[in-house]
Amino acid sequence: MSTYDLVVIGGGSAGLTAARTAGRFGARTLLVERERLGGDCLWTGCVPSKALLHVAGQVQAARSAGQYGLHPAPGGRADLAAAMGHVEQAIAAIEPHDSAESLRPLGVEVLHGNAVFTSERSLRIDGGQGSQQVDFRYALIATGSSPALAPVPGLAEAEPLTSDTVWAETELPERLVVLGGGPVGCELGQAFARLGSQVTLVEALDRLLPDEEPRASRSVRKRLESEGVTVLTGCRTEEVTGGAVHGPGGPVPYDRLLAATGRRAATEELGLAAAGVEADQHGWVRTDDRLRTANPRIYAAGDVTGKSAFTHLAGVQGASAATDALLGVRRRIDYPAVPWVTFTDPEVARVGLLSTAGERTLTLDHDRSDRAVTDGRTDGFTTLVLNKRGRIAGATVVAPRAGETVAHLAAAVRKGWTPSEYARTVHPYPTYADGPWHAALTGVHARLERARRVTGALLHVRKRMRG
Ligand SMILES: Cc1cc2nc3c(=O)[nH]c(=O)nc-3n(C[C@H](O)[C@H](O)[C@H](O)COP(=O)(O)OP(=O)(O)OC[C@H]3O[C@@H](n4cnc5c(N)ncnc54)[C@H](O)[C@@H]3O)c2cc1C
Ligand SMILES: NC(=O)c1ccc[n+]([C@@H]2O[C@H](COP(=O)([O-])OP(=O)(O)OC[C@H]3O[C@@H](n4cnc5c(N)ncnc54)[C@H](O)[C@@H]3O)[C@@H](O)[C@H]2O)c1
Repeated sequence: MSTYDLVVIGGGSAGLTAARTAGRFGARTLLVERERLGGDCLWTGCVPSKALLHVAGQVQAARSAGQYGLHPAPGGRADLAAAMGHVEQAIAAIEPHDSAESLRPLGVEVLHGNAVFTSERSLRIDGGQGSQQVDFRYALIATGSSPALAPVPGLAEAEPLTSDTVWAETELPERLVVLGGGPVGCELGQAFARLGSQVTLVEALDRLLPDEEPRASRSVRKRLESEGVTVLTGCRTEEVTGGAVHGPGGPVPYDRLLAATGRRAATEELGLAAAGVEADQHGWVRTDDRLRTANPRIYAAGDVTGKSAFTHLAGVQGASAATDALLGVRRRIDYPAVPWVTFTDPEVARVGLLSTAGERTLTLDHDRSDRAVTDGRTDGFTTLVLNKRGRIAGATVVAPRAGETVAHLAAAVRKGWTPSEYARTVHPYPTYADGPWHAALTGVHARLERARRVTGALLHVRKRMRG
């Protein structure tokens, strides 16, 4: 049995990118996956949720066609089985890109089975064809995370749906209660409401999307409520019993219950102790700034580190860890410049600091965005957050397709551009992407205002010289 240069455990976003990177280097690489290549993102996360949100958006648009004279405007409830058909098609179209066949040309071997460390340089793979021992020079833990049920009496016994299981549903529930107003709860809550369920969204803290700008939370809440969602905030669920969720404000009965109360690391039964790898009290693998665990031969990337909860960051971490291990080349990840998006309508896109952490902000309300006006979507806003040195250190965009807009802002945060440096790039009109441009230009205009004496003097001199 020869030794692999790199063994990657877990074939999700982090593991697949790490394996591809190692394969491109010409390293002898093995990827071990116990379920399906593609991981959470492909099967139960990003892809199905965005596909369902797309269908729900189409249904919602059709419902509002009456206001433009299309009579009778469609009403009623959508067919969940048909909606899930679109979800399945999206998964099926993307799945080949994550398959073992796609890795073969890069020289990556794939083994199906459950990996367990047996020492600091070896692991055992328990699969359909028995057990197999494997030695490695380096290993990468990329085992991800899974839904965590809040410790609420009766919740586990109620067998709620989670983001792992909801995709098998084919009957639209009449009354759906969603526990948790984070990204999963808000995205899926809005999708089911648009399809025709009566949705109640229950959040323990005092606002939805508590990690985002308070104004973003208010915008999303307003939109959800205008679409018929009942939003209960400051409502920590105390018990689930008798087909109802109990907490402050009385029982909320449901036909189906969806728990979206966070994630836990997939590190149980991985044999971390045998490998000298440490995890914190919640199970997240401890890593240094190079993603090395307590055993410097073993790296970790993606959700399992507790430092990433996004596919794009999981991939970047996977590539970075593989490069560090195999080539000894450090690829620093600029965490404060990593953007993310909650794909509700309106989308909430964010990078870097919140306004509460910044020195100064530049905000464009979207009643001043011509694209928002033409779309009838002036409920959004763009806020740029400046640090002490007047450089863009954060931004939030709330709008349809805000996720497309935030990419250029991520470049601004990474490069530490001032608003006038940002404004030098001409943005196309009319787009939501010109929102940050106009917000930056308000900063430029304010500077011009302050320099009015200088510009006035220059104007005067030029007039005298040239007539
Ligand atoms: C509903 C939902 C929507 C989301 N939407 C977005 C989004 O729009 N954008 C975004 O950026 N992120 C989104 N995310 C988050 C994103 O899905 C995750 O951050 C990402 O998939 C994590 O990738 P990973 O490689 O770390 O882990 P995973 O994708 O979970 O992969 C881990 C893999 O390891 C395997 N594994 C575990 N243990 C073992 C073992 N012992 N042996 C062998 N294999 C093992 C698992 O089977 C799994 O395939 C969403 C998540 C959810 C739940
Ligand atoms: N678009 C995206 O990029 C995207 C989409 C979905 C999920 N994700 C990622 O997946 C991860 C999981 O998302 P999530 O929304 O499940 O988790 P989360 O931790 O972000 O949100 C869970 C919410 O549940 C609430 N909660 C906890 N216990 C409760 C109780 N007993 N009663 C009522 N509310 C309770 C919490 O206060 C919190 O707001 C996140 O890290 C997220 O970033 C990303």
